[in-house]
Amino acid sequence: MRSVSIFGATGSIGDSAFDLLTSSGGPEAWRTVAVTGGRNVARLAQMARALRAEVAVIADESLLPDLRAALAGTGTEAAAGTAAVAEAADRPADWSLSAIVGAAGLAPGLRVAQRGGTLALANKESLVAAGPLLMGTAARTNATILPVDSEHSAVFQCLDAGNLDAVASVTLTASGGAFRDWPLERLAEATVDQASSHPNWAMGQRITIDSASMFNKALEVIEAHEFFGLPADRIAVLVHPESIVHALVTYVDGGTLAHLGPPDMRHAIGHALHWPRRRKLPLPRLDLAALGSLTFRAPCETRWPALALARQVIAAGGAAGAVLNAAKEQALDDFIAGRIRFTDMAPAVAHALDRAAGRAGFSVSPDSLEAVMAWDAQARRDAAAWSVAA
Ligand SMILES: NC(=O)C1=CN([C@@H]2O[C@H](COP(=O)(O)OP(=O)(O)OC[C@H]3O[C@@H](n4cnc5c(N)ncnc54)[C@H](OP(=O)(O)O)[C@@H]3O)[C@@H](O)[C@H]2O)C=CC1
Ligand SMILES: CC(=O)[C@@H](O)[C@H](O)COP(=O)(O)O
Ligand SMILES: [Mn+2]
Repeated sequence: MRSVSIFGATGSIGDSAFDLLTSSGGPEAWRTVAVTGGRNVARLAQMARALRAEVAVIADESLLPDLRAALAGTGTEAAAGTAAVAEAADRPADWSLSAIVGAAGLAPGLRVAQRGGTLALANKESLVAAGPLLMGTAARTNATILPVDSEHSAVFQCLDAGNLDAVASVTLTASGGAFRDWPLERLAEATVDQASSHPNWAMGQRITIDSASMFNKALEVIEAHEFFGLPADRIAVLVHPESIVHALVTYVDGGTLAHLGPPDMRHAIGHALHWPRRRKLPLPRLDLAALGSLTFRAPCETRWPALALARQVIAAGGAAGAVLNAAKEQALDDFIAGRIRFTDMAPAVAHALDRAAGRAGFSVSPDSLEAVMAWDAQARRDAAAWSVAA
């Protein structure tokens, strides 16, 4: 029986993973080692019960009594705190899903890589903030990292194994998010509610707003650079409003392979869960005749300044990814809290990058979790200061 752990089990990706596990035998077919959540005790306990998890960890320490009460009599151990989340990653599991949102996902993912495990990576922020550290650790320990982000899973599925040299470029598609067709002059008035509605995907609020600002695609360009080792000029972005084609790989001979599927993350998670085999998954199938047509257009960098920031970060290297990721998280917090406008997020991030570029050590890639988090903390302060001044 294969063993699994889910970090960020109570979120949208966690829900999809839970659905895949329960619909393919549940605890009779899978041994669940750890499930973790941030604050949602009720959902975490429900999942732990259904999967008969060995341990359930809630990141918010103050919720430990509630979790203990919810798990009483189940045999599942309860733990709490960010250190406990990371420690749960040390417990051997055949497959670990990294689905915490934000930089908080880096610590457990890194611990899985340090013990040479298999890490199914939805948490793109890990690669943006600490790509060389995470990939370097995995190379040293022989850990396997499998992409779960839909575009990167799509590229992975289009690649001939070991034939990366023959790849001319990869293209990540972007839905364009909630404001794809809004007049540019209205963007400054966009509300949090409006930004929190994705045209095609059901996802957590933060990534949904990042899709509207195109920061999600900016993170994904950096993620592709770190994961596949491709230079920025071989990673393209293409707006595709229907979210049916998830990525394309163009080879040096001019042939292009595309990956298509309904916008349902259970496909990418299921692919990583069963890799290197392919298993029948109980998912909706594509009906291209019913869809009729698929459309594409070039992204407008005026509407989506985040895309240029991603290229700036790849060119800078060093700590730039950690800075962009953290500044973006702070700017998003500030937008959600009503402290800045939707269109202020990119300038806040650009400001944090400018400040960081003047600091000693910026060109050096952080080589430890502590070093990443030091850049992260400073970038949050810089972005917050910009917001206060704005
Ligand atoms: N949703 C999607 O379809 C896709 C998501 N991704 C990526 O997957 C990751 C998860 O996204 P999504 O599922 O949408 O996000 P959600 O907001 O739905 O879920 C986030 C998860 O992280 C937990 N969490 C939040 N903060 C912390 C913290 N500080 N410490 C520990 N756990 C925490 C939440 O716990 P709780 O809710 O209990 O507070 C929840 O389990 C992100 O990195 C995202 O970019 C990538 C591709 C597609
Ligand atoms: C499902 C997934 O992978 C998301 O990252 C998705 O790509 C978001 O859609 P956008 O294309 O709007 O960013
Ligand atoms: Mn994606």
